[in-house]
Amino acid sequence: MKLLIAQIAPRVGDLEGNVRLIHEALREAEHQGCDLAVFPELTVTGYPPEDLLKRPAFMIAVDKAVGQVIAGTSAVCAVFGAPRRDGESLRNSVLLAQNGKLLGVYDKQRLPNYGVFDEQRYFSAGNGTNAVVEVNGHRIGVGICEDLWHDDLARRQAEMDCDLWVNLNASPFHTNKQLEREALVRRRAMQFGVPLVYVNPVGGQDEIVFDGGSHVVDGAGDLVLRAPLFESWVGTVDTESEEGRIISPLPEAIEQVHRALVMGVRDYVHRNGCRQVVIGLSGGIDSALTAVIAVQALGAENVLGVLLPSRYSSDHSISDAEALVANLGIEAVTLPIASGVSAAEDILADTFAEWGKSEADVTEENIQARIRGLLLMAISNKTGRMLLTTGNKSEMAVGYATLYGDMAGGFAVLKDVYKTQAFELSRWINRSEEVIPWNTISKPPSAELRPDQKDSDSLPDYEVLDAILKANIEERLGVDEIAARGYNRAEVERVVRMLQLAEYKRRQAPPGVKITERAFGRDRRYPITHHFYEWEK
Ligand SMILES: Nc1ncnc2c1ncn2[C@@H]1O[C@H](COP(=O)(O)OP(=O)(O)OC[C@H]2O[C@@H]([n+]3cccc(C(=O)O)c3)[C@H](O)[C@@H]2O)[C@@H](O)[C@H]1O
Ligand SMILES: Nc1ncnc2c1ncn2[C@@H]1O[C@H](COP(=O)(O)OP(=O)(O)OP(=O)(O)O)[C@@H](O)[C@H]1O
Ligand SMILES: NC(=O)CC[C@H](N)C(=O)O
Repeated sequence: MKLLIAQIAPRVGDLEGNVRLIHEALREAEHQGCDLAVFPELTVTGYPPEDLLKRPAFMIAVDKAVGQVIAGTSAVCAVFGAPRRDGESLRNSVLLAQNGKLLGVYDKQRLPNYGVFDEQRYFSAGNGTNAVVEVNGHRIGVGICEDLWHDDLARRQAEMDCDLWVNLNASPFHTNKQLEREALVRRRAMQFGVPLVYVNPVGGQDEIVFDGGSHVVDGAGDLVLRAPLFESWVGTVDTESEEGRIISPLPEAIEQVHRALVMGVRDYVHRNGCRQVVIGLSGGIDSALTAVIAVQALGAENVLGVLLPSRYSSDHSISDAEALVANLGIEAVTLPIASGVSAAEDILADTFAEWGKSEADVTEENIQARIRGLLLMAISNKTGRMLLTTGNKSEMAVGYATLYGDMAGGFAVLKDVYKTQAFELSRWINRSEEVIPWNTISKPPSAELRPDQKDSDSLPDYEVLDAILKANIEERLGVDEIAARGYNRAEVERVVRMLQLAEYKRRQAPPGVKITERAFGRDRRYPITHHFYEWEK
């Protein structure tokens, strides 16, 4: 059997565009003489359409788009995904259509409702009927993404008499997720004893990135095809012949993260109607790394750097930012902020004096961060450039960022990248030539909001901070369990306390690219207001 694998990039809600992508792939499948063309989950709407599914007008438009796909089919059987109204219920379905007619419909049985997924908010589960559809005399078994991950379901699927299984997916990226997918698909293919075709989309959608990596495994569990990761790809595989098979390389973990960040930024900016961005450049590692990713995602001509020196800025912060600007070939402007900071302080001076609160504290530090935020947003408004924020996961975890200051902006590129990983990424980016000035990477991190300030004055070393954070966030370990790993108990308590108390800041933070198994956002939903403390009161 000859199949077309359509690793395409559907856009959520762009029904017309998605139908066009399907038709283009179907034409290619006809040209290649394929029996089947297999698409990703919810091809017609993109994934996840969220509460658009609750709008009657959206579902009317979906039905129309599905009709157009079916009407446009010829001898090639299109195997595509769409939401489907079924009486009072809504189903997450796969439709099989050939020669303008519907051959079969399968409804997803296992609706994921953890992590970033919310499918039980929208869909009712199918009961497994119509899981096998006959196409050109071949029996095709059909599954949808999460269906594949459940052993009990797989045992039933294995009993069905099929020649081939296809699984349509919308499986969001986290680091090395492809290894998990391929191990699973190999196991299932051997269980089913027939080739298994796994098709995943590409593209960034708000905080998630689809990394593609569609693949085919034969009934013996051997990988016979792997499409490239992080790019649209439409190609064929013949289950009876080895001709034209490709096994694209699997990038190492750090490269996967880099490519996910680049794709996440590009698609977020472009799909929200912008082409250009602005970034405050401090000479530090986070703004440098953010700028490099922005340049790789959008092109140097679309990135503006703004240097905003204050009275506490060190000489190297300016020279390191200038070196970065030169290395990247981006446009940059310098706007000293001292007069703006003084103006804000002057306005407040008499009132603070009346209250006996003239002594400078974090208030004045934050005024600097906020004047920067104000100026960067003014540039954003005047030029239509989206402001990228630079805070990393370690800082967002402990609240080491100023509301309406350095948190101001539209998209937080490093929101799911721990500080230690920001260093690793920066060194990897510099592996063959200096892109990020080496001084930026080697100097101790500092917010430079008061004289001689260093991050290590208020935070544990990033190695220790990140290890504690990962244990609490990713592994959900408590204070005692983390301390038992050999960390100072008081330090663990302090970090866990900061993490819990900063929930209010994270809820006001811009979205950013998910690269870990538990990103801040939909993956990790804690109340802001609560009274369960994991530290000594
Ligand atoms: N639960 C809650 N819900 C809503 N609002 C809440 C709140 N709890 C406090 N607040 C409010 O939040 C305010 C405090 O937040 P905020 O104004 O942001 O200020 P705050 O967290 O006090 O200070 C910012 C911290 O971030 C550090 N920083 C700033 C800038 C850059 C960097 C860096 O290197 O990246 C680090 C800075 O050194 C300082 O430690 C309080 O005044 C209070 O009104
Ligand atoms: N002098 C500056 N000029 C321009 N932007 C600045 C300046 N100082 C801070 N910013 C902006 O505010 C962000 C937070 O800066 P800060 O230096 O306080 O923290 P950081 O987390 O160490 O970031 P970085 O590693 O980029 O310095 C910076 O990444 C940058 O976007
Ligand atoms: N859309 C889905 O059903 C995705 C769930 C699945 N476990 C994954 O690969 O992420």
